[in-house]
Amino acid sequence: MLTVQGINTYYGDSHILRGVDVDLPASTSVGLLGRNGMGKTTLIRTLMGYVRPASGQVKLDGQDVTGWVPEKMARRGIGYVPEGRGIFPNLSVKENLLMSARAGIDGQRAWTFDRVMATFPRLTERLSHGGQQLSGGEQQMLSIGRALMTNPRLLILDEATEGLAPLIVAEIWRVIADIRTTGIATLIVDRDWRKVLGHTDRAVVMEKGRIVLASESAALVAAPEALSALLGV
Ligand SMILES: Nc1ncnc2c1ncn2[C@@H]1O[C@H](COP(=O)(O)OP(=O)(O)OP(=O)(O)O)[C@@H](O)[C@H]1O
Repeated sequence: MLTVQGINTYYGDSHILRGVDVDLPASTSVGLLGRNGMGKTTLIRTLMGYVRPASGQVKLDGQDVTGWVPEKMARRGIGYVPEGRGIFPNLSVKENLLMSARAGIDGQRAWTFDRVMATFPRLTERLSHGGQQLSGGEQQMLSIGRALMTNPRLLILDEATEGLAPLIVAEIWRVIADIRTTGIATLIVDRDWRKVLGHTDRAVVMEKGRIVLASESAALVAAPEALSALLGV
């Protein structure tokens, strides 16, 4: 579905991504691992179109979409939950959700307002609250809920559990597991590499802007030594 080929991305003179290839097939969960500053968020920002690569291609269903603006990627079914959340603080929970509602690219509306409510019961008690009145965990749920309302075929989650209380973190992983069973592909960045491996089919590891390890997640669980060395854990 979405592939990245030979991507080189710079911030000014800093060469951040160095020839990155990644394949994100339909209905497949991929974990993106690596220590801080290795380029994970830059890779996501490049494939979403927030940053234009100096060279290489982003392809969606075989079509070259390099340089497409993020809104266009979203319309083609790529849902993105950015690090730091990205909700509208001045709109209510309900408004945040309803303004994102859209059919998927094949016209399906599997994720409705009611289904998001059923997935995140906590949000039902907060419907008229403004985004800025929510706890960090509620904001994260709203952010994921907004992405689901677009009926994406790929959901990108960048540090979705960062800074949240353990109970909320557990709830978010439960929702990620649910989403996976519905056939939505996921790309997951999270510091808890064990959880990432437990919730993905494949994992890729970045070091200094390169993919240095790519494997089935189960194989990395069974033999984590190479991964531990790269992550410094
Ligand atoms: N807007 C920017 N301008 C300049 N350099 C940047 C910018 N954003 C990130 N960088 C640098 O690019 C490199 C890769 O950062 P990136 O955020 O992609 O890493 P990451 O693997 O997602 O790490 P983290 O978990 O810390 O977010 C880092 O060295 C970072 O300092």
